[in-house]
This record gives sequence, structure tokens and C-alpha cells, in this order.
Amino acid sequence: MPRIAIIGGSGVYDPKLLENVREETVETPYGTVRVKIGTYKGEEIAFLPRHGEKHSVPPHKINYHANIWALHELGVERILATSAVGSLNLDMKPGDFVILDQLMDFTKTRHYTFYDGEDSPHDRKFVAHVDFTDPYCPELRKALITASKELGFTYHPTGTYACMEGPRFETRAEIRALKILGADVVGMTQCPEAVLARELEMCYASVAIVTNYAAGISKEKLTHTEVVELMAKKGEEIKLLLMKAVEHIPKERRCPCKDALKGATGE
Ligand SMILES: O=P(O)(O)O[C@H]1O[C@H](CO)[C@@H](O)[C@H]1O
Ligand SMILES: Nc1nc2[nH]cnc2c(=O)[nH]1
Repeated sequence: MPRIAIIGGSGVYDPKLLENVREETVETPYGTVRVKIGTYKGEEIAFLPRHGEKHSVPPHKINYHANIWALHELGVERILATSAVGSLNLDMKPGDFVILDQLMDFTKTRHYTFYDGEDSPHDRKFVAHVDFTDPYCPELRKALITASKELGFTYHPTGTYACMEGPRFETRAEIRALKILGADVVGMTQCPEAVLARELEMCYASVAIVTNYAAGISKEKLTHTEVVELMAKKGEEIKLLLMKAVEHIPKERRCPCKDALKGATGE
């Protein structure tokens, strides 16, 4: 049973980092999910490409609920995710790794919780308001930071991610506003993926890979081609980083994630 999962974002579509890969189909109250499961140094790891293996699912159409619920069903406790981002911070250049520590949600049409009371399509029909002060697991962030350091990669130990609805890229004015609000990088997938993991008391952290400067900062037109091309170039490093990070994940969970529902339901 995999304790750890990797969710691959743009450019990270296959579990080439794993051996003896099999596929499991998981039925969830939100739909069916196919999850690859393999091993790395004897540790079972689940892998899920959030946009599908052929990048056929746009960010606003990803079934985040089914994905996170399926990983929970498989017994996953810890999720490491990649996300390709635009940078608003000149110190965070294309090719840099950013170990996210904060996020702001500017998405518009998404469904943000598992806890819809009586409308919930499962037996968790209670109301829950989870703490999200620190949206990323401190233990997983530490593992990603240690791995980045050990591998000698150019990385930033903190970064604030602004999640936009997409699928379009931002306007110049939107990036100007996000900069004032303190965003370092911008993407389209961390919300609701991060909070859904927290709602099921799973640890979640994301390593953002800067693929471009954001609209109005970049001198060039923004293209998804540029994003995928840079992610392909960084493929080997991303694989090394994720695997090294897995080696640093403590067996014992001593983080607040595992008790996220304590106090959240008013009980
Ligand atoms: O966040 P990931 O899945 O890496 O994808 C990023 O890349 C796409 C834009 O090129 C958007 O989906 C954005 O969120
Ligand atoms: N929203 C958004 N997502 C991205 N993913 C990679 N680059 C970008 C960007 O500039 N904006």
C-alpha cells in the first residue's frame, strides 16, 4: 500500500522514476481514477498525472476531488506535487525550483471542498472548516528543501503561489495586482488540490518550477509550448529532486496535517 504519492503537473506525465509499475483503477464518489503504482528503493509510490498522460485535461477541468480521494483510498498519507509556474519575482528565474510555502486562491468556477454537508456524495456529511494558515506540510517542505540543497539545484525555500482560473494566461494588469498582493509565482492548479489533501488529513507539498516570467514581466508572448519545453529540459532534475525528497520523508508523521479535522467540525 503506497504511503507516498507524486502528482505530476505540466511536463510530468509518466512515472519513469518508478520501477515495477502497475496500474490500479480506483472508484471514488467523484468518479474513477487510474493510478500508477511502482516502487522506488523498495518503497511503494503512487503516481498521478493531473492533466492526464497526454495533457488532455485543462487546469479548470481537472477532477481534483476524485484524484485526492483515490490517493486517500489507496492509503496515501503524503503527496508531493510539481507545478509549472510563471514568476513575478525577478530573483526566481526560469529553471529555478520554488518550494512553495503559501498560496492565494483566485480561481472562480471550481468546487473547493469534500464537506458539502448533506449534499456530500459520501458518508462524510458533516460541516468542516479546516485550518489552512500554512497550506503546505512542513515535513514535506523540509524534505524538498534538503533534497534541493543536496543536489545543488538553484532553489528558493519559500514562495507564494497565486492560483488563477486559467486556462488563459494573465493580463499585465493582473500580474501587476498579484505582485502588489505579494505573489512570487502564478499557476492554475494548486487550488483546490492542496486544500482537498488537507481536508482528508493528508500531507501535501509542491515544488514549483519556474518556466517563464509572468505576463508583462516577460518580454515575449506567453506560450504553453515554452512551459512544456522547459519542463522537458528540467525532467531529469525534477525526477532526481522528487526521489531524493522521498528519501528524506520521515516515516513518522509529526506534522499538523494528520489532525486537520480536529476542531474543524466544531465537535
Ligand atoms: O500547474 P501545472 O499542472 O504544472 O500546469 C501549469 O501549466 C499549465 C500552463 O502552461 C497550467 O495548467 C499551469 O497550472
Ligand atoms: N497562470 C499561469 N500558469 C503558468 N504556468 C506556467 N507559466 C504560467 C503563467 O505565466 N501563468
